[in-house]
Amino acid sequence: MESEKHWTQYDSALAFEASSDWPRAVEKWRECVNKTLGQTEECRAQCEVASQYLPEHQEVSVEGMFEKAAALSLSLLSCQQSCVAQVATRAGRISAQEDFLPTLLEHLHIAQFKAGDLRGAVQTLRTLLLFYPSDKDSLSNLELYTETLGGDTGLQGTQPLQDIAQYVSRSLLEKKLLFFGKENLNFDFTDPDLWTPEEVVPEQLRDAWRAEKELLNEKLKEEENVLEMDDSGFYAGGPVRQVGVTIAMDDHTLNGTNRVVLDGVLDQKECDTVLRLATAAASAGDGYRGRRSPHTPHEKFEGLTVLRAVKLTQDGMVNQSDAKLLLEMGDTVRTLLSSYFRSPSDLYFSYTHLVCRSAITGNQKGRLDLSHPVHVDNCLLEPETRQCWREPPALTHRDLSAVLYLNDDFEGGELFFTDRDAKTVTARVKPTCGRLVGFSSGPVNPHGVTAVTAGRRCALALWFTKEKHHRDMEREEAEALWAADGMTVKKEGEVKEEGEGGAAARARSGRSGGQASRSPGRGVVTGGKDEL
Ligand SMILES: O=C(O)CCC(=O)C(=O)O
Ligand SMILES: [Fe+2]
Repeated sequence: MESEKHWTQYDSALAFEASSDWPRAVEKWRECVNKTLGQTEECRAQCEVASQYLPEHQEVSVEGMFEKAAALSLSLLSCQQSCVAQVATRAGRISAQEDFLPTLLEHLHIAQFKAGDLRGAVQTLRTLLLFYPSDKDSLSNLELYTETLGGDTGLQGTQPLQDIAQYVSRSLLEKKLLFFGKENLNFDFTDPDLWTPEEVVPEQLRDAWRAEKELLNEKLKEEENVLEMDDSGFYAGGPVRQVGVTIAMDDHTLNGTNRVVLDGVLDQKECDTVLRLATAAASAGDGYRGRRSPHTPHEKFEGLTVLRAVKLTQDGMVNQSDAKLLLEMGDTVRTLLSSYFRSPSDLYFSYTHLVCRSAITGNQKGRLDLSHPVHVDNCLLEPETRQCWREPPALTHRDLSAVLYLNDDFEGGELFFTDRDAKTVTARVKPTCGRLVGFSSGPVNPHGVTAVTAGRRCALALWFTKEKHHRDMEREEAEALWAADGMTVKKEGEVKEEGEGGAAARARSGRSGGQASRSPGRGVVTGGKDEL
């Protein structure tokens, strides 16, 4: 049981990290580091005990004595080196967690930084640099930490953790001896570490050593991919029952997890109606709560919320049936995605937003920026560490994202998914009328939009949450206003509004009950707004 202590610390450190409880995460990572070191020492001591019982040979020559002595000490060292892997292997598992101690230090310095313990973070990072002295990410992090600390001269003297410094130099010495034995005495040795510098390996053994290391690195990557598993509870591949709607791309063709592209969700007439709404709203003034969100100075950004659309109908600026279509499209999207992603629980609207991005003419040459930088919808992506922090200002309650495209008469404006590094593009989607992209809002789905260099790109963006208390109050307010106006939102199966008979209406006919069938007359609710 005792030997499992560091895994207990490891798991609780991860849990504190996930809930952004940084001080406690620091405490647990530190304990985990110490326990890991303690376990390693214990394991090494066992090697010494075991080596005393090596079978004795009878009469040997002096030459043979040397060889025997060398073989004995090399076996002892090899056993001690293998403790790295032993300590990094969970009970019941076959393989070790590669690069274990450096990984712990990586977690620790990030937690220390997040908890505001910059001095601690610098010390841990310096310790990590003992393993990987020229690692670019660590060096730039060190720069960031020291800059953040300003002119704190005391920092210069921050030393790496003493016991780990000793651990590293002892390990290097042992590796040198073991590699010597491998080269000259035919001694079998497999290096358990990824951080071993090339200089330690005799030239003749380097090629084989590199190949071995490559294999270990691949394994590490595989482990990272396992981390890319989505814990959202969604499971892509459920049925799409609406007539006329087809699956254009799935997880496989989109090269990821819980992503889908559906075509035929709207027909041209419906797209035109919503585009008209966008134009009317834009000409009625600033689109989005008096706020523009210019991700880039080369584009104009206009938005319209469902509530604002309903309010505009009251002022006579917008057709009632057009505003209603906006509300109902949301229902269609929810039905489609809830079924396709086999949602384990009810999905509530978290936010609905009609967004148009227009290229500013004469200002497009040589643009290198994006219309929407790479991000994850429900956490803060940190590409350097490949982590995604589920904490404000990220809208952490968002579970499922959807973008329903309305037009294609513009240049650029492709949606793309990336790896967690925010650089490696894994899939691209070209917007077109009636195309719906759905994906789980978490770290498996970083995405961005390429620059819109000509024309206006409009899309209806929607987010859904599994948490009822995070449902969109604006949407409820819109429905209440509608009801107060005598324009109750129709129930399933009711007569169609004139001018509305396209794909959305067809799609809705497959739906049973839901948001649109709530009774009118409830009070107007405000507050609890979501946002972009
Ligand atoms: O418009 C798109 O294609 C994506 C927009 C997006 O990612 C967002 O608003 O979070
Ligand atoms: Fe997004």
